[in-house]
Amino acid sequence: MIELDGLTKRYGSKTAVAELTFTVRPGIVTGFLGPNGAGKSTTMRMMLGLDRPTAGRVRIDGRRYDQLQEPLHEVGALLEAKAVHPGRTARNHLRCLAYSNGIPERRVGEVLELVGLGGVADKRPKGFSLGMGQRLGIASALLGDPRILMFDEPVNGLDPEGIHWVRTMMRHLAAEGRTVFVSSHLMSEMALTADHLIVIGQGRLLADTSMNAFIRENSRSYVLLRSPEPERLRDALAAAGHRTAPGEDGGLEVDGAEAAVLGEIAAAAGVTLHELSPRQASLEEAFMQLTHESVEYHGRSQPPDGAPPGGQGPGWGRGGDGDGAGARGGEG
Ligand SMILES: Nc1ncnc2c1ncn2[C@@H]1O[C@H](COP(=O)(O)OP(=O)(O)OP(=O)(O)O)[C@@H](O)[C@H]1O
Repeated sequence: MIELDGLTKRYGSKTAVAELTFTVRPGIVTGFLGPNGAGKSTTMRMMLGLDRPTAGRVRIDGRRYDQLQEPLHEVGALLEAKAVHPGRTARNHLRCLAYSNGIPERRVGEVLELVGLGGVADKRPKGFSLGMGQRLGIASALLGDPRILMFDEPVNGLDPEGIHWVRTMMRHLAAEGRTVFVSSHLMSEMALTADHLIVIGQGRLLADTSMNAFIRENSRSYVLLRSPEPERLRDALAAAGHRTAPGEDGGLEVDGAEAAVLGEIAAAAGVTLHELSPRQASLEEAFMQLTHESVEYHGRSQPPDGAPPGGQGPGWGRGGDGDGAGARGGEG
């Protein structure tokens, strides 16, 4: 279990992490979500004793990281930009880590097989693909067979097969009863991996909730209608008390009504429908809605109060991760 209590980090006048209090429990995957620059990496670095909090504290099974007797046996972590000695083979890299942490050498072979790097164990990581590098990082985290695992953006830049592998690995580790804490800026990815969500924006806690509750509370249901006579349709719906909003490709969206009811209103008014479909707003949209106010400022025409107009603040996209969230969020 990991417990944060009022955890705060300030860099000069900039507050990167503000009074975060939450608990990460064993046996489930806890997703740590926030737009770029929200403070996820800073929080994780403080959890691992790599950064000193300005205020507040982190306890790992009741102790500070620096009080852990055998840290690698208790907490395994994959942070971004993992340093690997370029001249050492994957096996030797892990051997050095094992040796300096009192881990038996046979464990090196085990974790190499576990992450699927058995076949390239005697190659140097500088020739590794991004996915192979991530696997090596995960192998390092697993070396001490720790009960607690933290992964910072583990699927960043991976191909679909790599993403699937990481996701399966996280779920497997949690099913073994471990505490698994994984950061991401992609809601769509977390929806498939996490049981519980911690959402932050500008360093502040925005949500601490189960994945199911988040989906229930944040996703918007609506009905999309399309007609060759949109004005008549809008009037008929308005007469029946339903407000419409412009939808995709000239369609109309109606919130809070059954598709069947809307279809009957159209039929009674003699309006032809080309489409009548119940829709669910994507989780990415729900996530963006939740964090919208917290993104420092947006690259769109209406910045929140006090923000410089038209600024390109810390947005969503890292680019190239292929899920489209970046493009939607970054360009508004
Ligand atoms: N060493 C530092 N000095 C000054 N500001 C920093 C430092 N490290 C982080 N920050 C700032 O703190 C904020 C949080 O950064 P952090 O890297 O923790 O966010 P993040 O959620 O991990 O974002 P990303 O997904 O882009 O990595 C950012 O505004 C960042 O610019």
